[in-house]
Amino acid sequence: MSALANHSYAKMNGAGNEIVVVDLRDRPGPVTADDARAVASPKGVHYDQLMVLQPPRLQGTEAYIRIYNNDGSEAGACGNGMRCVARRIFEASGENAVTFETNAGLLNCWQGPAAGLYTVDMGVPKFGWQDIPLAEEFRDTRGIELQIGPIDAPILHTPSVVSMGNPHAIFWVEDVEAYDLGRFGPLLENHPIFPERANITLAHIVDRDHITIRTWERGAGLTRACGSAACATAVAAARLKRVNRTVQITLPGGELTIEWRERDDHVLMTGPAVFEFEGQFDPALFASVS
Ligand SMILES: N[C@@H](CCC[C@H](N)C(=O)O)C(=O)O
Repeated sequence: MSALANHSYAKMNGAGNEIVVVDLRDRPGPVTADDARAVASPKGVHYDQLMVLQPPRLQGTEAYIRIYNNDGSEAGACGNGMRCVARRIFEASGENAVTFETNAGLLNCWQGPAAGLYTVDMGVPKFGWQDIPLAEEFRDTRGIELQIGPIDAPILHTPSVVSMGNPHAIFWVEDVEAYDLGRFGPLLENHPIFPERANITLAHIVDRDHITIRTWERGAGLTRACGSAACATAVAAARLKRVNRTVQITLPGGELTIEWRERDDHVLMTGPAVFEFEGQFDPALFASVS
């Protein structure tokens, strides 16, 4: 029987990113890719990422968090999901800062500068081609040779690539709405240049303090917000010297503020975490996969 059967969950969203939070610290157990897919099935609850809290493995951390995409794959980082988890913890404990362990390392979260806002330290971005990873060497990852469409009139080309604990490709465009991301997203996510697939973002630089984005998420598809994509876009644009180190990112589902901190190169993401409803997983959901 799945560890999720009969367990309670919270449906939340982070700037529109659909998040389900399950706290298994009191009843730990493995969550399989099949379990994650069952939760996302039509009789379950729709989500982009499922955040599963397991008991802490390291002193000073609140939980070890496993992050699942709705296709059952695991992600190293999910900024919007981390804010949702932080909100749950703060409401239960009265604390205002917390450290979690994820597969991308330790993440610190704290109450943001205003009510309803939460900040996550997403760590240091990586730009090396092996770190992203790419299938072949590119010395300059500010813009790599990759395009789709006719060779002499590409539709999308020369993305910046970044790892924020997960792989991101950012295509710079004039209008993020002008492309069929539902069609190009899966082609690019699964392009052989990305051996671990990639999150695909269209980004328009409005001015030095503001960028608009849309993202096709690896393992989850079109999303109303992807926090790590917002971070990846902000640092990629700053590397190109096109924006300041603190920028506002407008996503289809809301707003995020990203600061690429000067003193240690850590990326700080601040945004909302919204509670929607609570529920309990019907064991029948997992019957066919147990
Ligand atoms: N929505 C997330 C990132 C999700 C992870 C992604 N789909 C992956 O597998 O890399 C965020 O808010 O950061």
